[in-house]
Amino acid sequence: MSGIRFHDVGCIRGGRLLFEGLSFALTPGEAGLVTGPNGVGKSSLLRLAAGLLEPRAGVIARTDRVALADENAALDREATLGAALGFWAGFEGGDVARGLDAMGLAHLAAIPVRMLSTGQRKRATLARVIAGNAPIWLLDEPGNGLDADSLARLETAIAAHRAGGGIVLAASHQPLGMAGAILLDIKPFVPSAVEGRGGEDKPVSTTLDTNGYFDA
Ligand SMILES: Nc1ncnc2c1ncn2[C@@H]1O[C@H](COP(=O)(O)OP(=O)(O)OP(=O)(O)O)[C@@H](O)[C@H]1O
Repeated sequence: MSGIRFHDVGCIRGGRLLFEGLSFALTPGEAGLVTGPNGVGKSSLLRLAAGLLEPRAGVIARTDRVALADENAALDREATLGAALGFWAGFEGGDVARGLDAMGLAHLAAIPVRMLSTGQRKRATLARVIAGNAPIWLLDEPGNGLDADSLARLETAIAAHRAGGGIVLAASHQPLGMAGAILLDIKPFVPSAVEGRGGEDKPVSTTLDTNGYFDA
């Protein structure tokens, strides 16, 4: 299978079981939307997908390169925006202008990254992913801090990426237009509450609702 696949994946962070038995697959052109309350493990899921965390159990298979956009811009603050994006595009065989244009940042290319506003920095982070050539985009709360125009630009870029055979896995609290996306809704679940026991220092596990791609 081309793309990314989670099979029976479990994740523990800080000694807490966040989720287990998570299975889904995204093939070229597909998208997944991760939802759930604060702290349930959405960012952790994306970091697993990026290979930055090891799963507690299960298998994560990727056949393509990934690019992660999270709260870390991963852009040189002292460089101009154009140069900072060029660093990534340079070794990924990407296209800085594509990223700048997609997120409406061309007029800021000569501005140092440290001078960008919060929303502009978020757009720059997304431009880094768009400018690169990674087939799999991992977007953690990509709409945070974006105005309506920037959100529309992001949705257009996602659609174009998918139309070209790209894959998008995004975690978002706010609505994000991704037609036909697989829903990965992570729900916290406390076993002791269900079993009538309480007070034990037990790991909190999680149930996951998906639209057919979760088989645990
Ligand atoms: N580096 C870490 N070490 C230990 N525990 C961590 C670490 N990072 C996150 N956690 C814990 O893992 C749990 C899940 O965090 P995560 O950031 O994945 O949640 P989230 O669903 O993305 O939350 P939010 O909606 O607030 O962004 C939280 O309880 C958090 O405290």
